[in-house]
Amino acid sequence: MSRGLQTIAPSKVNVCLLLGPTRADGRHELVTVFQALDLADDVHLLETLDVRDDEVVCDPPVEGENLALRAIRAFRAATGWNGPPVRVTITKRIPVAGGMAGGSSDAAATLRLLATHAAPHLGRTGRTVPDADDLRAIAATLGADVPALVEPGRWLGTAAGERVERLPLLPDGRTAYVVVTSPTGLSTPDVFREADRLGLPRSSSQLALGGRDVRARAGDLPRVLCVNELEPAALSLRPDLRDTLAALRAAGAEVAMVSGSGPTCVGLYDNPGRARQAAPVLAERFGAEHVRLAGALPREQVAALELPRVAGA
Ligand SMILES: C[C@@](CO)(OP(=O)(O)O)[C@H](O)COP(=O)(O)OP(=O)(O)OC[C@H]1O[C@@H](n2ccc(N)nc2=O)[C@H](O)[C@@H]1O
Ligand SMILES: Nc1ncnc2c1ncn2[C@@H]1O[C@H](COP(=O)(O)OP(=O)(O)O)[C@@H](O)[C@H]1O
Repeated sequence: MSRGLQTIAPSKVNVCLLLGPTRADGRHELVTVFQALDLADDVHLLETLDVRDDEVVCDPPVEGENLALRAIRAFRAATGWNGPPVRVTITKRIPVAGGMAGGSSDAAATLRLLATHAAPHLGRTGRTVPDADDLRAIAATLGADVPALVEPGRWLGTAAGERVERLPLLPDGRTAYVVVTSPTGLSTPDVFREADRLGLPRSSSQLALGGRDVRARAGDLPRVLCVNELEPAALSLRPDLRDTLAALRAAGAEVAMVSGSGPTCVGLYDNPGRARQAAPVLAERFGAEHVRLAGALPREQVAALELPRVAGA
């Protein structure tokens, strides 16, 4: 009997996020650098005959339909795979609705597992086995953050974040991250709406200008380019996050920023020893359950999550 397949679903931080105008589909253009962190959910996939339909079991459960279930449906529709139902089990460690793309990463991990699981059946029935680019195209239908997490690492995102280019990884241990989560979430659409209300988005030409600078230096982004242009909107909806950012800076972070649409805040530390000292200080203030020490996803794990390259591609 099959024991199934498993993988990790790493979280991300946007170490830079430039905000542009709204597109016709209602989403904003962005230029962003996604950095995968070693703070990750576990995802397991098992073919099962106990149930009639695909199912996702999430511990703890999340509100609404799980994005991983939408990923299974999208995979079946895009590839024509019609194998028996699967059960995906997710053990959550990434804060929910925290701007760390937990749901997006679970969906991307599900696509990775399905590609491996369905490959023999797809091959036998003369269908194309999806490669990483095919999975990213499916991922883009699920959300702006999903394509960058199909092969987690360091990626430049443009368009609404869904057009991605791989960036060179930084040496392991270069930056330590202290992540401070919040007891209550913040809705992504609300933050983008607030950004519009505040008149934050750049024009297309200003975005292109900023984008050129980020692209040229994205491999090893200097600290001055570690900005999140959604941050004023998140702070407007959640003024208390100013205290979190100030506490991270006071605890020695070189950069303190809201992660994506928030409310999670992250401190970037060039000195991992200082980050280790900062974490317990911050835990005293915000509660141990809200403070995590993380690092960039190490090279070895980035490589382990890469999908096999198709020969000749
Ligand atoms: C802000 C970012 C930064 O990486 O992530 P989070 O911080 O939420 O994790 C992303 O752009 C979030 O991407 P994701 O969470 O996948 O958003 P989606 O499901 O695609 O979109 C949810 C809603 O957010 C708004 N949205 C999202 C992305 C974008 N570039 N512009 C937008 O205006 C739209 O209102 C959209 O309907
Ligand atoms: N696998 C999942 N993990 C977390 N949230 C999920 C998942 N599937 C669907 N969701 C829904 O998506 C919302 C945003 O989720 P999440 O990805 O954690 O945050 P963010 O978009 O801020 O990074 C959650 O509030 C939840 O209702």
